[in-house]
Amino acid sequence: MIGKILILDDEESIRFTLSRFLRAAGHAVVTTASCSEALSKISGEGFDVVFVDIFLEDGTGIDILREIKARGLGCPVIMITGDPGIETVTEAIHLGAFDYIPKPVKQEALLNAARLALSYKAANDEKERYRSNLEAIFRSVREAILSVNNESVLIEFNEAASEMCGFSQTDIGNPVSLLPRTTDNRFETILAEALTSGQPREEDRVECSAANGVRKVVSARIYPLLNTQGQSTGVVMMLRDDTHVSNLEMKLREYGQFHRIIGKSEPMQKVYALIKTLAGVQTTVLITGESGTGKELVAEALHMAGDLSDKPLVKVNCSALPESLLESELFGHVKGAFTGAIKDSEGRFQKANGGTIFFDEIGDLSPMVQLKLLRVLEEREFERVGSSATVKANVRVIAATNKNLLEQVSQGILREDLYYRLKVVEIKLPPLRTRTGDIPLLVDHFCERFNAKFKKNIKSVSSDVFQAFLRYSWPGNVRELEHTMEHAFVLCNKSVITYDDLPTDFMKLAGVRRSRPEAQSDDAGVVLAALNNTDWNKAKAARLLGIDRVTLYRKIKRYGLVREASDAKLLRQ
Ligand SMILES: Nc1ncnc2c1ncn2[C@@H]1O[C@H](COP(=O)(O)OP(=O)(O)OP(=O)(O)O)[C@@H](O)[C@H]1O
Repeated sequence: MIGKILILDDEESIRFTLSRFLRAAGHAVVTTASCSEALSKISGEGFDVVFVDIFLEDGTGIDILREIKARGLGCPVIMITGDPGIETVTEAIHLGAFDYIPKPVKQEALLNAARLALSYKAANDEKERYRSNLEAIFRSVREAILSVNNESVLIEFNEAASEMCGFSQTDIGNPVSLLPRTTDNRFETILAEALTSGQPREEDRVECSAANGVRKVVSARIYPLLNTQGQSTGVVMMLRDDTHVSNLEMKLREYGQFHRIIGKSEPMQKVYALIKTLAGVQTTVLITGESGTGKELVAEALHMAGDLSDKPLVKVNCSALPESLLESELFGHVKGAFTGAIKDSEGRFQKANGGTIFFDEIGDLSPMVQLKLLRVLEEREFERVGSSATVKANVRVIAATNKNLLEQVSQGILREDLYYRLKVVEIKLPPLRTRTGDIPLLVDHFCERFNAKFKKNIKSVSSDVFQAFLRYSWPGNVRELEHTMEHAFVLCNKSVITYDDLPTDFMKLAGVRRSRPEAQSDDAGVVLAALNNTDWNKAKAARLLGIDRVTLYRKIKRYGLVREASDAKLLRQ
């Protein structure tokens, strides 16, 4: 191994001899007689090894050694001494000299010392490179990284960890459990569990507080640290800041959105709870409710909230397909099964395999298809049209209707056995008129949607339009509100929707005239909306209406307002 070597000695003959020996071995050598020159060369050039005489005319080799260490230079320093007085040598070694060689310097001893110093330097450089690479990675990742030993003592952490958890350098060497910055003791619990089990842990949510006291929600992953014998020496923990995700989730809860369904009223909360319960089970679900109440959205949410969300959701509108086609559309057919069947065809049941099939308007199925569907529900199998081979159906069935199925059973339109099969669990969607508290949210939602669609910047609806919305009975439910808003968006060229923008039909049905002055804020609909919006908290509702609580109680009594119970029920047969 060859290197770049500096020789500092005030005796010219020594400089000459040493450089000759070293150059002969292939090293690049620079010589100097002065301490100050040596220091400027060391700073400017960078040497692999420095040989330095202890006693010099303008200083001592010990001063040079001190300076090299103070500057954090990694080059080994070898002392040359004519008088190997034990104190000086010992001092030099204590200060970090790599070695010393006595005068007269022998060629072999010199080359040996140079070789050892160079290989030490190479190993040290490699280690330093590795450390600085790791440090760069440590610093550059956005995830907070911290490592602790088997006693839960904090060993190291990166900048992101200090921002996220408020750690400072003085925390190093202290047990994590004693650090005041972690405000959720789950942090310590999962750390302790990982240390005991020696197993990695994925994605635990932990709360901690940052240096500025702001609480953060972080997702933690933990991996064991193993030594070369495979024994655990601690763990490394990676933390990702999920505060925004958590805030978003809270916001969604607060604003009452579940998947694509908007609404925070009590009946809708019960619907969400039911969807969550049913999402993980494979049972057939019947969704009932007036037209436009969001049955299709509920079917989507049931699919998306469950384990099958990455599998297909196939929708079938039973009333949109001609009866002659429905059977083959659902179950598929084989080539030649009927005129026009020129090749084998997969039905929607097969397309939905492993996922969900959603039948909208289930009451419109023909008797033949009803029978086949009943078999799928009971035996989980069917035959394609024109084939006798049985196909397995691994599909969850969700059905919806806005008709009274029991009435259809009594009229002989729907098979009774199919009705009971479908109705294992029913989700009843409440009509919009029973949850007027959701109207403000829906109005905001449609404003956002139609602003994007029509590239407008409409803020909301005027207060008299809003009050008309609250009073109206919405026979077409959310769909009708959606269409009314869309119509208004098309016409409106102001920042707020007024009566002039609403469809004439709505105006007639709602019983309002275009030049109508602002409605009084104390009418039954407004009071009811204020109550629903505040979860029937009378103090809050009174504040919202700008009236005192006694007046509010009087109005509740006068209008006969009562809090609606949910229509959503879980009916198990
Ligand atoms: N709670 C809701 N939040 C947001 N949009 C809704 C909601 N309910 C219904 N909608 C919207 O209203 C329209 C009708 O919804 P959907 O088709 O789900 O109703 P439906 O009950 O299945 O109606 P139908 O019985 O007529 O088939 C859709 O555009 C849907 O996006």
